[in-house]
Amino acid sequence: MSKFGVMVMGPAGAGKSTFCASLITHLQLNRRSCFYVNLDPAAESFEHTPDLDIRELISLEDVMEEMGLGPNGGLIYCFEFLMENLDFLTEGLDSLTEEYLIIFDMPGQIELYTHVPILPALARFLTRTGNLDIRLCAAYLLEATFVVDRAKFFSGTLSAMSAMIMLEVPHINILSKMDLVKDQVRKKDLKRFITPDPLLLDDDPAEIARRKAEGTSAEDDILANPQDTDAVMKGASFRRLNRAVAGLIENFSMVSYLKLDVQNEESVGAILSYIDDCIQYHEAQEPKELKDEEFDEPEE
Ligand SMILES: Nc1nc2c(ncn2[C@@H]2O[C@H](COP(=O)(O)OP(=O)(O)OP(=O)(O)O)[C@@H](O)[C@H]2O)c(=O)[nH]1
Ligand SMILES: [Mg+2]
Repeated sequence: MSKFGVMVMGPAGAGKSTFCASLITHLQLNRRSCFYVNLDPAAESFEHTPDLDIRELISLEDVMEEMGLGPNGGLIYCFEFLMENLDFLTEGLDSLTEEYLIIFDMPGQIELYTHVPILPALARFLTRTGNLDIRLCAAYLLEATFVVDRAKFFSGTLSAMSAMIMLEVPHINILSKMDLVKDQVRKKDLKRFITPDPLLLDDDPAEIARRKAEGTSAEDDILANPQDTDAVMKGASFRRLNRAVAGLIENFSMVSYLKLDVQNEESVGAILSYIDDCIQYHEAQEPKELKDEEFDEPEE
């Protein structure tokens, strides 16, 4: 019997826990079973009480106090401790049937998704090496408001790609906090980012023409306006690096984004359908027998 799960990941404050909460509310409204696992040892409060909580095993506060570690080192220690005590997960999840969607709420430290090999080991345990046999999908959240800024967009896309390559499980990327992108100009701009356009990294032809007419260079633009992060990516010295990064994203052509507005039931439902498809949730469900009372005709 397979189990089904989604691991909600992404940088600090991207809206992971908020998304988990609205996903749980949506599942409950649609009479689906879910099981909420908090894997953030520093989490403080939740809209829905977790069914399994890493803080019952180890809390970041205790680790920082007893081991003299800072918040990031402490988090890595907590995950290493979890990996040595995987029974905690096996015992907590073993009895779940294929009806359940297991939602893992992950911490936001970017180290976890880029180079520390703990998450790949955890994903392997959940999907293959343990007895749990969870069909797992990763949902990587990035804030839509950040993404409209090109430099942040490419760094976010690279971090999403790094998580995707490391984890080796089906992966969806989500732009969260869409409600904050109200401005029409930014909304229009956002379209180019949903399916990343590598040309975004190249200089705008109009800008090149303007600089030619003015006899200035991209570096002059940066010096004149150091706050403009778009310009930081455009200096001649960056051009080869930019092209290489754009080529990398294009060659993988695997990063595209779904839009999430947690206030909007339909938007949450649409993302759930993607998750269901990724893990083939519906294919595994047994036809359900309706309970007797559901057969009863309503009384006239
Ligand atoms: N406007 C708006 N705010 C949001 C949305 N999602 C989350 N937030 C706010 O963003 C902040 C961070 O949200 P969380 O859900 O705690 O983010 P997180 O990714 O779980 O954060 P960490 O676990 O600390 O990494 C909170 O103040 C939320 O209220 C959204 O869709 N729209
Ligand atoms: Mg959180």
